[in-house]
Amino acid sequence: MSKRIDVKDLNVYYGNFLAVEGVNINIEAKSVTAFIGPSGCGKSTFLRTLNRMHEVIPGAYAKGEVLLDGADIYGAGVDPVTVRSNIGMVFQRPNPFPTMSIRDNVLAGVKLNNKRISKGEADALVEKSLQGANLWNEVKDRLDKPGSGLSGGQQQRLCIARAIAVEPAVLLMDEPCSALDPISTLAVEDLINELKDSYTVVIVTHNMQQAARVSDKTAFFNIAGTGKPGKLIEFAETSTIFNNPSQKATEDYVSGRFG
Ligand SMILES: Nc1ncnc2c1ncn2[C@@H]1O[C@H](COP(=O)(O)OP(=O)(O)OP(=O)(O)O)[C@@H](O)[C@H]1O
Repeated sequence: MSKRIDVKDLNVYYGNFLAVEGVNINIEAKSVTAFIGPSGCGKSTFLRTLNRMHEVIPGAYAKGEVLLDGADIYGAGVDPVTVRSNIGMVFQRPNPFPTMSIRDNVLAGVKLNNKRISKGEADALVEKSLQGANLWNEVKDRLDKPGSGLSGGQQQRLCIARAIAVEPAVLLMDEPCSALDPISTLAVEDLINELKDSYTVVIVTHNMQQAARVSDKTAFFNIAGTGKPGKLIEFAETSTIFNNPSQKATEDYVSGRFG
């Protein structure tokens, strides 16, 4: 079931370095939100704090609140592994387990969560997840072949199938199309459009046309200079960010004057 995310006064650090400062943002359920901004402004860093993925980076930590339907994912006793199965992530480079079959790749997250399911349930889940990722028709006759035998675009959709197999509430995507050709990119963009019927989707992208095509709302992040923290400058309907932003920095960025 899709859930909302509310972030309050979030700072993110790498050791002593304050990488992202003072983010407040409210992301609605069943919506697509794009994060845009120049390189180094902290988009990926901030994205990772939405499912505690930054905690796997030594020295990285966050202060503030991230509420998933009102429950703080940083609350006492909250298990980060549970958080990550509720808030899934798809990365820049498709990363299926190369020697694992397509079928086992889809089931990898479910097995990681120690969920015991029958063969029949597993078959149904594999089909449903691959259907959900718009990949079923292309792979249904070779489910036992390795995931690495797929094209880059298919591998990325396999990773999306793996992410949705655990039935998360939210899907975070960090530049999911940057390693893909234009046709695969379109396939993933179409898929993002469909995913928002069931999930809350947050996508980091360098491609402003992509942000305009896929997202309902856009968050523009910026950085005042090297060594300074990234900040959320403006968050609004995507059409407002691209056509009528309230901040000059946003206008300069979306019109290509910097970044
Ligand atoms: N693992 C890390 N250790 C230390 N500093 C890091 C680490 N990852 C990122 N940073 C720093 O945090 C800041 C934000 O980086 P981040 O990758 O989040 O920006 P970004 O907006 O996603 O950039 P890009 O668009 O180039 O991917 C940068 O100054 C970066 O050097």
